[in-house]
Amino acid sequence: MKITCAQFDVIYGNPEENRKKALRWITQAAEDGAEVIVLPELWDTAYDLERLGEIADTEGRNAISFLSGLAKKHHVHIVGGSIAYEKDGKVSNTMLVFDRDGTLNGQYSKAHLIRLMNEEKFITAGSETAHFAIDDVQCAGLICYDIRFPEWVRKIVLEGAKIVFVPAQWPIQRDKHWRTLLTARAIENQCYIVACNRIGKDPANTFAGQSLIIDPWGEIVAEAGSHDETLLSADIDPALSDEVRSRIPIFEDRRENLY
Ligand SMILES: O=C(O)CCC(=O)C(=O)O
Repeated sequence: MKITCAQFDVIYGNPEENRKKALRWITQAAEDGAEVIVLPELWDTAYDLERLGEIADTEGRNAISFLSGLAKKHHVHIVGGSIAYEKDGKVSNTMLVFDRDGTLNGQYSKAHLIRLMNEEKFITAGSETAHFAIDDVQCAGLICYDIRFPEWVRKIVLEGAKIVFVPAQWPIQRDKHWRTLLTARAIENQCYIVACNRIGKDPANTFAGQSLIIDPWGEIVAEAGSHDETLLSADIDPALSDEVRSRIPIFEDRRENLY
């Protein structure tokens, strides 16, 4: 399964221009043979939180028609990073996932909002895990700050996820945390982690890039730099998760009664 992360700079508060950027990267990735294409967190609005009332996507209609059309056109799965999704006056930070025929087959709203970036003042948290299948492999989504909550990641893995997608807008000043937490989540859950970060700056932060694809043994199989827009790809074998789980059977050795 060839997975490609589109690591790009996101223009602050400009969904229309960002759709043009996403179009270029998705088209390029599809032409290069990607089967699954992953976008960064809030790739439509960036962290322009104060203007979300104006620029958030009502019921995700713009993103749905845009991403669904591209998934169908190129016959690829799209894990649509996340968008600012408005419904009934509330905005969530929401991942939309599309099948090769353009069907919306997964939706996840970020459960842990980052106080450090005032996210909880403007965004409503989700409370549900979300699973979707990619060619019969069970997958799940997390968004950025969610990776600091190992209980939440363990829950989605216990529910069956073997590939966990993590779109992000992770700042450079905590890039060590980014790499360490993602690697730990892969090792402790014996799953693939596919993490797509943005590069560039907004008025408050410079972002780390360093998108990563990590296998269930904790090996980094592909990594991007911090400064360039790029497509980061790896061919992954979802069966490796079962192999690692049978070699070190942590799910059989867990002592659930203790914790
Ligand atoms: O946890 C962090 O240090 C960064 C998280 C973040 O940037 C986000 O959730 O958007």
